Amino acid sequence: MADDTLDRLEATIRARKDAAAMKSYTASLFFQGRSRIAQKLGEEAIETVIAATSGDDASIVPEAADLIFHLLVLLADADLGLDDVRRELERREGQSGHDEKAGRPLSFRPE
Ligand SMILES: N=c1c2ncn([C@@H]3O[C@H](COP(=O)(O)OP(=O)(O)OP(=O)(O)O)[C@@H](O)[C@H]3O)c2ncn1[C@@H]1O[C@H](COP(=O)(O)O)[C@@H](O)[C@H]1O
Repeated sequence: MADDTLDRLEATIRARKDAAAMKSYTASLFFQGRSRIAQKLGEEAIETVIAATSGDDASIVPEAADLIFHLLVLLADADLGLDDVRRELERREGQSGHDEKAGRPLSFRPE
């Protein structure tokens, strides 16, 4: 744990769950609750989409950082984290993303 930027950010976000909301944006998000966190995640996703289609590829990076930050807040609010996502991605590793039989992209969701 805490061996790269994302792990350190996740640790900071988790620590903010118990912090006073006044001085911390992250703590204020936890205080406002799941709906507000999900709303912010949606806004950042839309801002990333806008950046992706704006013709200015450099603007994608700061929007992607905002998006990932808010995704980590959502995961932490649900007592989940990067390790849970890593496990899910590892489960998918080596599988084709295409369903030959159905002739369409595969759903990786467990049955
Ligand atoms: N990585 C981030 C990070 N990325 C984005 N943001 C905040 O996410 C918000 C993005 O929302 P918007 O772009 O909509 O800006 P806004 O209009 O100010 O937001 P709202 O008023 O709509 O809530 C901004 O307030 C950014 O400051 C972040 N806030 C914090 N972090 C990290 O979290 C750590 C802890 O931060 P605090 O919780 O503030 O101590 C920081 O040291 C950083 O490492």
